[in-house]
Amino acid sequence: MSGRTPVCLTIATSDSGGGAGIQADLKAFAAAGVHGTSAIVGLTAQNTVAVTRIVQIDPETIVEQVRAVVEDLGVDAVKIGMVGTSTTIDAVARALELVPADVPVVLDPVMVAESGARLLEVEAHRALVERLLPRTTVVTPNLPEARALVGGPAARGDARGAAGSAGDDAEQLAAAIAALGPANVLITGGHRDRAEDLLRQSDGTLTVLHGERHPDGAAHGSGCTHSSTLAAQLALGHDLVSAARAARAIAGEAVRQGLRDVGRGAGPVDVLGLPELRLRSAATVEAVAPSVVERVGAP
Ligand SMILES: Nc1ncnc2c1ncn2[C@@H]1O[C@H](COP(=O)(O)OP(=O)(O)O)[C@@H](O)[C@H]1O
Ligand SMILES: Cc1ncc(COP(=O)(O)O)c(N)n1
Repeated sequence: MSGRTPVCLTIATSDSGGGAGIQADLKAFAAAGVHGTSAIVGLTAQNTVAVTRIVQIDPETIVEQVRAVVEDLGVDAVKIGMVGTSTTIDAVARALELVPADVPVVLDPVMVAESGARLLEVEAHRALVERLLPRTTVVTPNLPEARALVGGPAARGDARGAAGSAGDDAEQLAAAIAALGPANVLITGGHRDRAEDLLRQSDGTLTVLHGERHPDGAAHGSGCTHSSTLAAQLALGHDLVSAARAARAIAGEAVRQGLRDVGRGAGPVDVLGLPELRLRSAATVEAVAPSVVERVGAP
């Protein structure tokens, strides 16, 4: 890794509740030690129980945000999250042409929120597959999203679906998704019995990423945190298997220490360890306060 601070770009949608989307992505970037930048493609009025409004940003503003970041700060990895509609997907595909071809792109094909709301219009599935998957280094669907990518949204009424059984079809799904164009496929395990992620690399190698399941944690934003951490690890120069292992471990930990006391529904993940941070920042304030007071009081 060079001495320059790595820069990650999230192309995604705002979650007013701060648990998922852009807000989760920037927290995950900060936790990984990279500089986070964003191209906001939409806004949700959302909390831990519901999504009550979704607004898309106009296509030219989406492209301009990416241009502004690429032309000045440079980008070492891109994460794409909730894109919502085919018009937005077209703009994102155009914006990606501004990103150098060797920069890794992690695509989290967000379809349904933890609260159950649909976040990708049904008619946009095809655009996502045709316009974004071919430029994707790693696509990170959960199990229901993996099924929807292959079978189309009509294959399951509920794209979130039930937890997979012990004998779920993750390996076959990963192979079928690979045939749609992404270099690598990582099926995340939050909806599988054992919370194991499955990575299928471009040469067909399969790697299972083990981790404990935390049934009592808080998981709103776990997929966003996972894919942003993966992008950050790639930006830091780690190989794909190490990056995927780190993303599994960090997303799992963010669920374990998730904020069950925030909101009435599925609480937000906590990738920063806020209670611990609060203790440390109190100590820091104590330590720096006298000098700050002196400086303020100096002539
Ligand atoms: N209850 C949990 N315990 C431990 N890890 C989890 C849990 N839920 C999700 N994860 C991890 O968080 C990441 C995102 O998982 P997943 O729930 O599949 O995505 P999404 O939020 O998109 O539905 C994965 O690495 C997954 O293994
Ligand atoms: C803006 C936005 N992006 C992504 C998600 C998915 O996250 P989750 O599945 O954890 O609710 C979300 N709910 N909102």
